[in-house]
Amino acid sequence: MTASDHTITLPVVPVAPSTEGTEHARPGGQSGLDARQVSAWFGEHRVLEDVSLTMRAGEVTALIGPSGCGKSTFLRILNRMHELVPSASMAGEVLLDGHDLYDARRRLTDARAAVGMVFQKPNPFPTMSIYDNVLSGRKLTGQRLSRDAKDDLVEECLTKAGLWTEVVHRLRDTGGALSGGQQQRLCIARSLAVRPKVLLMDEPCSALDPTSTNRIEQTIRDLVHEVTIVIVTHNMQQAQRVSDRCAFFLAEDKRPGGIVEEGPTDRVFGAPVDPRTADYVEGRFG
Ligand SMILES: Nc1ncnc2c1ncn2[C@@H]1O[C@H](COP(=O)(O)OP(=O)(O)OP(=O)(O)O)[C@@H](O)[C@H]1O
Repeated sequence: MTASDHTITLPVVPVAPSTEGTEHARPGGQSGLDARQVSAWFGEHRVLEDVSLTMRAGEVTALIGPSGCGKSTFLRILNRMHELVPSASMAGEVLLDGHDLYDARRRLTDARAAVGMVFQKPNPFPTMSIYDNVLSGRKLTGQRLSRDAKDDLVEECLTKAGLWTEVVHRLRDTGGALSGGQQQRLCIARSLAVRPKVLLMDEPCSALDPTSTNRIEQTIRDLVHEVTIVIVTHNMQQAQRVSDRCAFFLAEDKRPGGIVEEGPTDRVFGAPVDPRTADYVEGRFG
């Protein structure tokens, strides 16, 4: 199969109600993601091969592995950002509560709203107020809210992101006036305002100091009670602190990346099955 076999075209029509399986959805409303045989290309360069991973509802799944093994590419496939790169293509399925995110009947904006993303570098709108930053993603959905509803949503999301008490008296200050750690929590609040079912985080603490990192990690553990989280991290201690399950990615000898081992975080770190996992988590390479 070549990359050109997998160019995605996106007719935008409303998704029909479906009675497909919901085996990874929790009764409490949380959602699970299931990647099935996902492969990815940039041009003709295949960077992921047949990656299957279940990211369970109400849990934090950490993606770990050396640089260049395809963790970020896999993460971007989970909310259809991969296809923004002109040369990029993919194969396989990503199921959210049993429904394929790549179903041609599903609107791209709906898929991205259901699966939010927080990036490595905090990226609030620097000249926009803290208040408007929180609401900015929501505006893109085209839904109109009353003033009271906006106030409530801003407070709710900043509270969940662990930032409310620090900014309650400065909501009209700009996003750029916050510290790096506060900006990252503002970005988390902005993602939450769209009410995602899953939150993807691509090394969300790599630009932050230890105190801010600790604060974000607390936020992640608080949030997982209502939104499923998938996090890419190079920090092995962080993976152990925040995640319930862990997937170890590797791209060996210029081969495409894949998952060597996945399972409960305690087991992957405490009793890895594959010697390559043991070497990586014990710091012998990568
Ligand atoms: N926009 C792009 N165009 C071409 N190749 C890319 C692009 N983005 C990533 N790649 C390639 O895809 C492969 C996987 O990259 P990716 O960023 O997903 O790895 P990663 O495991 O997240 O790495 P890191 O830990 O360093 O962020 C690498 O070989 C990389 O060079």
